Amino acid sequence: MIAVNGLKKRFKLTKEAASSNSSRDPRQRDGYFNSVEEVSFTCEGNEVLGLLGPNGAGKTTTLRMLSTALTPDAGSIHIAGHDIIKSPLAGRKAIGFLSGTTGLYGRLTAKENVEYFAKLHGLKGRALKSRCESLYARLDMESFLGKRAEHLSTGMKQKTNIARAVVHEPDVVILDEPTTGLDIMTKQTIIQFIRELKSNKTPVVFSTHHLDEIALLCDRICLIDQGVSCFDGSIEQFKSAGQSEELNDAFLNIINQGRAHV
Ligand SMILES: Nc1ncnc2c1ncn2[C@@H]1O[C@H](COP(=O)(O)OP(=O)(O)OP(=O)(O)O)[C@@H](O)[C@H]1O
Repeated sequence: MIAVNGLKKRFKLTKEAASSNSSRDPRQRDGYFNSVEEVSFTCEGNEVLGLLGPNGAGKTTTLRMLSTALTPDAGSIHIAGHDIIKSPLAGRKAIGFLSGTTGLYGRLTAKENVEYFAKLHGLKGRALKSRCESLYARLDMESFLGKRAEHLSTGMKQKTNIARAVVHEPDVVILDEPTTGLDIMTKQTIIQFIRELKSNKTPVVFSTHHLDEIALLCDRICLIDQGVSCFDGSIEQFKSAGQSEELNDAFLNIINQGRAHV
């Protein structure tokens, strides 16, 4: 289970950025940019949660805090029984994280990249082989396993990155925009992979701008606007709060309702 409560994260701005009047974002105050002001949500073992929000809302910053890459200024994060702010190392073992900027070693093949990370997580011998082979099959990677990462297409790189992120069979999986820039077939493979994680009772949190993926995959939605989670609940509750059966309309209505109250 994932439970996130009252997260906050701000970044100190350079003098030039702080004194510039160009930002109309109310989160820029007193020399800081308050990227995440108040984010809370939960995701149970058999659930997939979609993290939604306009560009710059604070989704990546939130996911980076969940992955332990960033330390929150306030709030709590509990993942699979670990307080990951107090015990980031234990948390890291429990989390599989795909970031938008995850890099692969260009000179290693796709297979070598995945197996290198498997070894870092302590896998070896038959356990390593069978875990990796299962991932290669599920992510349809066999045709390019021997290619160097620097020569892989965007979709091949993304599949390799996902395999690398989950090779240690994490308790929870966190994916930052996993399908951005991918073709329909690669997207479908990744959607099917997320479904399999769900059927194995692994909670998944992923950020996206694609509401069709939310409709296909998610049990819950957390909608972040200007650093604040203005909705956290089921798809049905989302449609009801947004007064529309169309996810697009519900999205816009919830954002507008939230901004009208500020
Ligand atoms: N290190 C930083 N210093 C200053 N501002 C930052 C820093 N990191 C992020 N921000 C700002 O915080 C806000 C939230 O950024 P974030 O990347 O979390 O948004 P996002 O919801 O993931 O957006 P997108 O959908 O465009 O990927 C943005 O305005 C961004 O410019």
